[in-house]
Amino acid sequence: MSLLPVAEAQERLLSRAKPVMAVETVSLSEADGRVLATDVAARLTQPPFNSSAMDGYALRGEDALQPGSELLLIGTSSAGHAFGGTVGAGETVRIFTGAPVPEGADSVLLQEDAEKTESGIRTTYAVRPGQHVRPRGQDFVEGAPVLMAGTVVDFSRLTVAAGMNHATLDVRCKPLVALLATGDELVTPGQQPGPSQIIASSTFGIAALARKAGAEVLDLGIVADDKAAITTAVERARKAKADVIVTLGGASVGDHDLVQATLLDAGMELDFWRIAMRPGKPLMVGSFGDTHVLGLPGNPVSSLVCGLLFLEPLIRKLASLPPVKRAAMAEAAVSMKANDQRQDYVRARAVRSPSGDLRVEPFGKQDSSMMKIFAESDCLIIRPPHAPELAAGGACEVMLIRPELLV
Ligand SMILES: Nc1nc2c(c(=O)[nH]1)N[C@H]1C(S)=C(S)[C@@H](COP(=O)(O)OP(=O)(O)OC[C@H]3O[C@@H](n4cnc5c(N)ncnc54)[C@H](O)[C@@H]3O)O[C@H]1N2
Ligand code: MOO
Repeated sequence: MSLLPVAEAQERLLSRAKPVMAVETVSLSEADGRVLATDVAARLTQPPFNSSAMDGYALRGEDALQPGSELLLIGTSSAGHAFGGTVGAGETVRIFTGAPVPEGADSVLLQEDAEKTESGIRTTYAVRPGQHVRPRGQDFVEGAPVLMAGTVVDFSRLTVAAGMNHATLDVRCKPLVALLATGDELVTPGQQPGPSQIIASSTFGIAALARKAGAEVLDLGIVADDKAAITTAVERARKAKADVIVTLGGASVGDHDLVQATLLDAGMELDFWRIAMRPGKPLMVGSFGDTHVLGLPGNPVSSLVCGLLFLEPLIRKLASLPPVKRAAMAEAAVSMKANDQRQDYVRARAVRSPSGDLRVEPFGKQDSSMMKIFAESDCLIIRPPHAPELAAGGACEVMLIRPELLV
């Protein structure tokens, strides 16, 4: 079987992905990062009354066009306690920020621009009629749609949603990703591994990546290299209506690599298997109807690189979220040898120079089992198939592992 180019594999996977349309109602405290399922209209008008933007004196602007105007103080309006009367000619009301501007008044004089007199105040500054008054409905008006369906809720959108008097929001359900790690050798972290056992580590990285991308994760734990055990786990995933089933390990060609054969027996339709990439060659993609299946290779770095290239974009599309921008151009700190037919994702450190250029330096060892080097890496240098030797200082494309730290 020939190896599929990475871009074609990504395109084939994503072209089949349909956004999850189911809706759930969540409280505001759970809504950050979620995608609105419906337009959200204001349930009230804000501000609900003409309100003062400053601490000072409410008055008729025409009464104080010139400094030195004398006004009679007739009452107070503070936030939560309106003045019930009307401000007449030559009168003023003490007012505080956020308080309703009383009937009759149309302007607010800053308290710094007033001197107290026996009966009220004398202005020390010319008033511009209408100044420091926030008109009713300046922010939003009851019934008007303010946030549109498809908007990703964040801190500012949460604030306006709360301000519009919504205690809950209707959002798209998160795609459900069921995760199972296969391998007789695997034990969970915290256990004492036997002589031929290792810790199932990549489960945690893939689960974190999936959650950060916007998915709910159903961790089905460790499954033995056994067809019946794998079948049972996959049945659990399908019963839970997983949108994506992710298997870890057992994707290659060894006698114990049973994942693909087991899934095919269970009715999976195979889309493709084996990609022209390093690491991650044995990646398998298939489906049970609308349920996507991603068979990730067992080597931790291979599974995480495949997670960044395939799982994250798939989840983002299913969740109606924009793709994460990881692509950047950089300068290679050292020369890199010519590449073979597999697109290489080379673990590297990246440093942003004061002028803004990104300088990347590959690690000497690139074994796909080495978690520590991957954890120390800031980016993957992308070496396209058959790329010629790259001289030190040459331009290369990179994929940022933590784009938010290298902006
Ligand atoms: N004859 C060939 N052998 C291999 C090929 C090939 O084309 N021909 N491909 C190699 C490549 S590339 C990779 S990558 C690996 C991936 O193989 P599998 O997906 O079958 O992975 P396993 O054999 O199950 O495991 C590989 C390695 O990773 C460890 N592992 C497995 N699961 C986990 C986990 N959840 N957390 C941490 N580590 C895990 C496992 O113990 C093995 O050491 O195949 C090559 N072989
Ligand atoms: O491609 Mo495997 O993923 O080299 O380690």
